[in-house]
Amino acid sequence: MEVPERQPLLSVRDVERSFDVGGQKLRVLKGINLTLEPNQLIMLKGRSGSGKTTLMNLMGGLDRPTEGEIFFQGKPFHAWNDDKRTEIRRKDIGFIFQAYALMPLLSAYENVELSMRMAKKPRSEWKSRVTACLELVGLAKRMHHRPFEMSGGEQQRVAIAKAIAHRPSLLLADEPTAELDSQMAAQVMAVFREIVRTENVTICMTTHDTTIMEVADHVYEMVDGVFVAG
Ligand SMILES: Nc1ncnc2c1ncn2[C@@H]1O[C@H](COP(=O)(O)OP(=O)(O)OP(=O)(O)O)[C@@H](O)[C@H]1O
Repeated sequence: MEVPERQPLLSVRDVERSFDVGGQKLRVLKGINLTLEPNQLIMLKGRSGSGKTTLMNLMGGLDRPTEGEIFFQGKPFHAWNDDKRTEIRRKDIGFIFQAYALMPLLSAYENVELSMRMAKKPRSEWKSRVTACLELVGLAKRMHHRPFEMSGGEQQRVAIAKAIAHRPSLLLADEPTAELDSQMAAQVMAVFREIVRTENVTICMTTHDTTIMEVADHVYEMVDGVFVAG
C-alpha cells in the first residue's frame, strides 16, 4: 500500500510581491520558495528592508502575492479573497509583534481569554485553556496583573499565551525579541521551544539577533527579496 505523502504546513512557491510607489513598481520579493513542516522553529534573518515582514504578511494571509503560490495546509491563499483567508487566519494562525499588542485595561488572563472569544471557542473551554497557556509561559502567578504592572519580557510572554490560546498550527512572530534585553529574549526563546515541543505548532519568526539563532531548526537569510544560502 502506498503511504500518503505528508502535507507541508505551508508552502511558498516562486512568490513575488511588488508595490506601486509613486507610479513606480517596487519589487520587494523576487522569487521566494519555502516550505514549513509541522512542529518546527524557523527563523528569517536579513537587513532592515530586505522583505521579511512582507513575506510574513503573505504567509499569514494578511496580504496576497503579486506572482506565485502560497498553500496553507493545502489551501490556496494566493487565490482566496480576504474573507476566506481571514476565516482560516482566525482559526489556525497566531501572530506576535514586536510591541506586545495587549489591551492595556485588561489583565493577562482577560487578554488571553479575548483570543478564545475571537476564535469562537466554546466558553466551557476558556478557563482551563487560558490558565494552561499562562502556565506554559511561566506566568501562572501574574494572571491578574495588567500589562503596565509587568516587565517587557512578561508582557511579551502574555502576548505569546494570547497568540497560542486558540491552538493555531502556525505562529508568526515579527521581531518578538527586539525590545527585550538578552535575558528576557532567552526566556522568550525557551518558551518558543517548549511550545513547539508541546503545542503542535510551527513558529516562524524574524530576528536580527544572531545569538538566538542557535535554537532554530532552520534559518533562512533574506537579501534584497531573495533567500541566500546561510
Ligand atoms: N505596502 C507597501 N507599500 C510600499 N512599499 C512597501 C510596502 N510594504 C513594504 N514596502 C517596502 O518593502 C521593503 C521591504 O519591507 P519589509 O518591511 O518587508 O522589510 P523587513 O525586512 O521586514 O525590514 P525590517 O527588518 O526593518 O522590519 C521596504 O523597502 C518597504 O518600504
